[in-house]
Amino acid sequence: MKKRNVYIDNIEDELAIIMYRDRLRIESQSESVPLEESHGRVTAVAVYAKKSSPHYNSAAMDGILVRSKDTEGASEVRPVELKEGEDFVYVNTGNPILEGFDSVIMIEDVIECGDGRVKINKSSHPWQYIRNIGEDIVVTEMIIPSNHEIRAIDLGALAAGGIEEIEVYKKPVVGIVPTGSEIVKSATTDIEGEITDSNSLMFAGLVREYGGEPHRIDPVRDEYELLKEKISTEVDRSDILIINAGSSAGTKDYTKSIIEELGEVVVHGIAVKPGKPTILGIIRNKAVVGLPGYPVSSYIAFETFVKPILLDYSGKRKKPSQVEAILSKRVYSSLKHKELIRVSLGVVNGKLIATPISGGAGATMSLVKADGIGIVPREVEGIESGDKISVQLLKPYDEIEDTLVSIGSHDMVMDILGDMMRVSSAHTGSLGGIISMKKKESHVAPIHLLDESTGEYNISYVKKYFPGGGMSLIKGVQRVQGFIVPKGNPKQIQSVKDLSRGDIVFVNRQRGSGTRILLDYHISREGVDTEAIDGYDLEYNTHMDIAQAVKSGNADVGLGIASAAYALGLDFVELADEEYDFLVYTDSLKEAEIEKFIEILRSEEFKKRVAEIPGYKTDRAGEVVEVN
Ligand SMILES: Nc1nc2c(c(=O)[nH]1)N[C@H]1C(S)=C(S)[C@@H](COP(=O)(O)OP(=O)(O)OC[C@H]3O[C@@H](n4cnc5c(N)ncnc54)[C@H](O)[C@@H]3O)O[C@H]1N2
Ligand code: MOO
Repeated sequence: MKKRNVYIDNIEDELAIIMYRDRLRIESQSESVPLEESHGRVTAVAVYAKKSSPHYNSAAMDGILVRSKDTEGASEVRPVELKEGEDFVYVNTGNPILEGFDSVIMIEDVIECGDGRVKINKSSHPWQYIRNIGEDIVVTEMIIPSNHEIRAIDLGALAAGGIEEIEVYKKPVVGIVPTGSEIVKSATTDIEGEITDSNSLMFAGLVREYGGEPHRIDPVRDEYELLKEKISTEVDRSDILIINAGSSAGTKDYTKSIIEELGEVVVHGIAVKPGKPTILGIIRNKAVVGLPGYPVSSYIAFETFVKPILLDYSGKRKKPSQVEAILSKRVYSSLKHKELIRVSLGVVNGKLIATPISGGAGATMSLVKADGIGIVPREVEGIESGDKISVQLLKPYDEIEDTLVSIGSHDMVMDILGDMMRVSSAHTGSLGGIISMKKKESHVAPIHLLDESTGEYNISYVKKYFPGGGMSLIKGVQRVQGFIVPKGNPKQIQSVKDLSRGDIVFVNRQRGSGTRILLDYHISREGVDTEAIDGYDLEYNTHMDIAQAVKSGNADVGLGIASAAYALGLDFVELADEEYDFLVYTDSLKEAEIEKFIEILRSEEFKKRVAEIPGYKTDRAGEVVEVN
């Protein structure tokens, strides 16, 4: 067979999928399954009733079955007396209507006289309280159309309509071949260089969700012939085959060559990030898709390329809801490709706010946290904060509406709060938080800003940025900042004065960071000359970077939070408490999410959980201070 490989380096995803489907020409097949097993499957043909429901005339109420003409003229003053067995029989709801009778009287309207006689004081009309044959379903009537996903409610009607077997689309078998010598099945491995095959499990879940049958095999080592043999075998057992990783340009990236050798590559290289190196191939008329290895890339590429093909087979419809949101933080992107970003969402003042979630293509947690996927089109170089972005929802909208939007400085307590209520939190630093509050794009802004002239936290900044007033601070936690030193504090560092002693190498935080401002405040208060501090100009960006520098012996000391020191088995000397508070509009304090937030901050559970992290105080958590 002549191979027709189209190698296109940077093709639009929409075009790629059209070309691919066109080449595949999938013809979904159907099978007959017992009704009990059909829930969630999609009908291949319309289903018509095989019997009527009810299939006999039946009583619609508990009472007595009568001949309506016998009751003619009955009234309060002239009740009609009826004899059991001759003029009436007792019936329960659903009982058949006996020959000769034509009306049911509810038991509540029947006056029992004893000795098998009853009185009624209201006439009954023909077919009163009788369900006719076919009242619900008439034989030959269509119960559900073709291409319809069978719901629980449908199952009931189908059973009532006499259906035992149903013709549905076959579930496509989706083979999953994880590749890479470093990839192992074990979830508990702690061996350096081994990576747990987490992607396959995610793929299997997605395959089931979209109506397929996953078939996973153990990870295959990066050996060309071995991989080729596995792929060849698995293609025959599958309708669609996924080969994971080995899609890019590494020396062991064999996927493309193997697909080419066994079949053809239709597309390699798509103008979408993540997911750029996806390979769309065909072997023996089967779809064979090479998905990139990074978890986020593989998820996005699965959704973009495998899902539509899978749905072609299973007949399911799974279109995500698309909404427009306001972006809370600028995103950059290249004109070379469309960019799909993970966002968290929340509604503030009736506006849907999308906040980009940071993390590279390897960050599975960013997907777990995401409420949606934002689309940055190819023709733009990014989207400005405050501009609109299209978002595909990953969660129901009502869940998103209940979310507290918090934009500002990050702290570990945000994770605790995020576990106790729905919080969408973006980390933009304290000043970023203030800006988002000014634009009314967040419910609260966590801030910790030290006023270097007074040593007081937050208040003066709120007054400065909101001269019109109307602002309050919800007290959060006090965070102890101090010196991160090696175990045992060998150089006996106790105060900022020690930093200029001459025998000490210091590491600093970047200018603008809260920790740096705190250090400079103490340095100037103590009158220490920064020129005399060895390492004052050496800047790191995070608390953990500082701790790492001390741990590795590159520095004797740095300023940071206690938990960073303890995380690396280092010691900690307290310097000062920072006030980490939540800025809020005073008139929004009665909003449901904010009331709940305050309640949580005040709760014993919150305080207990914070107490488990070293270096925090929660004495004033949840207290509301009106600023101006
Ligand atoms: N020189 C270039 N390098 C890379 C390019 C490129 O264009 N030129 N593209 C980059 C992009 S974008 C992506 S995405 C990745 C795709 O890599 P591969 O598909 O070749 O995958 P590997 O390199 O084998 O693995 C990457 C990474 O993925 C993780 N992984 C792999 N399999 C699994 C699994 N089953 N479960 C969980 N995680 C898995 C693993 O951490 C690997 O380290 O290539 C870039 N490079
Ligand atoms: O395309 Mo890769 O999938 O950007 O991360």
